[in-house]
Amino acid sequence: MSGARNLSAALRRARLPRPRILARPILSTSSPATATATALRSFSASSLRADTKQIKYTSDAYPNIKRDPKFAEISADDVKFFKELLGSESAVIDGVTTDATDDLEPFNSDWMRKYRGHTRLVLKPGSTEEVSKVLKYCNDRKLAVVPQGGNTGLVGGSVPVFDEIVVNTSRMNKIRSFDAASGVLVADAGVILETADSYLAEREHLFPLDLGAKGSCHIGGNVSTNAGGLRLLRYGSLHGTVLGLEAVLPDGTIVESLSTLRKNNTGYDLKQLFIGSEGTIGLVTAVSIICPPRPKAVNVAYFGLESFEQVQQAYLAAKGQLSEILSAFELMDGRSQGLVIESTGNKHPLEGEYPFYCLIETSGSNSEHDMAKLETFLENVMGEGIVADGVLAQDETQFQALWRWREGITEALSHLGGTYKYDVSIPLSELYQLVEDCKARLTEKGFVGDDDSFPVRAVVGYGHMGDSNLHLNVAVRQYNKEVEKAIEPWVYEWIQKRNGSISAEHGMGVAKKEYIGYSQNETMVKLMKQLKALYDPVSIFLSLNSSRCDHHTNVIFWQNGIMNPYKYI
Ligand SMILES: O=C(O)CC[C@@H](O)C(=O)O
Ligand SMILES: [Zn+2]
Repeated sequence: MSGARNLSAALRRARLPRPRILARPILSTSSPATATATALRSFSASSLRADTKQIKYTSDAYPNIKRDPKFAEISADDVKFFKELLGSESAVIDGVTTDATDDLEPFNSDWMRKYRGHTRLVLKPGSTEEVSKVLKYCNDRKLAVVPQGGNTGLVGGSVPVFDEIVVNTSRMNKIRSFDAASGVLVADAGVILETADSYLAEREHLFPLDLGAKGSCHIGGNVSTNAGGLRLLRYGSLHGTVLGLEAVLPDGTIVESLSTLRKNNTGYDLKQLFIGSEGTIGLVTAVSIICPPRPKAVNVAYFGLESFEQVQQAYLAAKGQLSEILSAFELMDGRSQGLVIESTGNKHPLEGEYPFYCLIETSGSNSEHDMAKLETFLENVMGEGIVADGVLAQDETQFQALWRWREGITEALSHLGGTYKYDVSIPLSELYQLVEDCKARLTEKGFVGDDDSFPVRAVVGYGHMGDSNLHLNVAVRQYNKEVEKAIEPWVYEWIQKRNGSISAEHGMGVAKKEYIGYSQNETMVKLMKQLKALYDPVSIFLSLNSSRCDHHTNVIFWQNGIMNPYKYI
């Protein structure tokens, strides 16, 4: 097969299987050169929430998670203070919400309907100074706080677990400045990722982060959780692209470090501590971030493979042949794509069925040139028997459609009931072995089977191949403690044995914070605790080192988009 490389292009084309170029829709006038992939790229958190609006919670419908006695209870005086601080009576709805269970529900529960607190107070400060006054007051009064952005997190990190005050950043949503020469954007924490990217698109730049929840998530939340997303492979981690930030410490101190410089070696780089610390040491109120020029040409290919070994070979080939234009290399297993078919009813782009699929995106400056490179790459890997079948998008519509096969998985899974999510980093060669081993374990324990009597509905693997980041998802009819016990801590031990990380890009949240020892040694955890104590001595934010609740008892039942609070386990 490798001899194929020596054949002339014409001969090679005649002999080898060819990737299918998707037919151009007759009415389409757009060109791949202008594909920017924005409008359809967000999972519909709001629509899922709308389904659950009808559900009324009663205080006895949930286990009563105890507030740590060191925290005070919110008093009428506290509410009065916040109302006076954040606005007149007419502005109160935006500034402070004090009752109306329905209004508070989206702030109390997470996107997965897995974690839920019962706050009665959501504060939406409109400026950094207001955040400072709110936090100082809470710290003095010993009122626990949960910083919250778009609340699209998947580890229960942005919702209360008892009745902590939610400090939400949605009213801090201004773009402060953009400098085209340096490419530096300075924006409030509450700017929605997609809004920031659209603003930059008008200025021929790109936000260096893209992820499925871009239509709802806030850039402050992205930075706080060090979100990775779909193009980290190309644009790098936020630890590299964030040049500065502004944050507020629990005592109200404003940490003003909004540098726009690429080079700044003046002592400790303290902003890095806030990136990925999930709001445990301070609340990020603004960020400055370096944004690359928007690529003039974006192309995408989607293909099927027979084995994970071939996925690795295809990845190596893509790195070699597409190197500088490769902007995403995503992996999806067969089951994940079956679920997208079930949930959308869409026709799959390939004729055959394969155990693995990959999506490759290129971002360059010349669409025809990039397309030719992508086509040649596909011809090569198909010729070498690495890839079984593949397609290339011909316009924006097809570009979006192919991406939906990757981005639709999270939502497709959510329709099955509950999902146990494991967002992990594993050495590439063993990436998919975790899914196989997990499936085998759950089958052996009698949790997986052919009919509805089995609790597990799907064990699925997908993720960011180019970042060695796997998303192992176990979908269950309803959250089930026995299934959870079969997976955890086994899954974390499995990862530890391979020197992987138990959290690649979603963070620790409530879901994983007790398991940090599987990825960080004692010294590191000790240092983290010392830093936590220094920045947040009262510990008004989620603590890294003490359990705020037994989250297993805070689990609720959610099926077919409807949450049933009476069936929690
Ligand atoms: O739902 C998940 O497990 C992953 C979500 C997100 O990180 C993705 O890559 O699509
Ligand atoms: Zn991901």
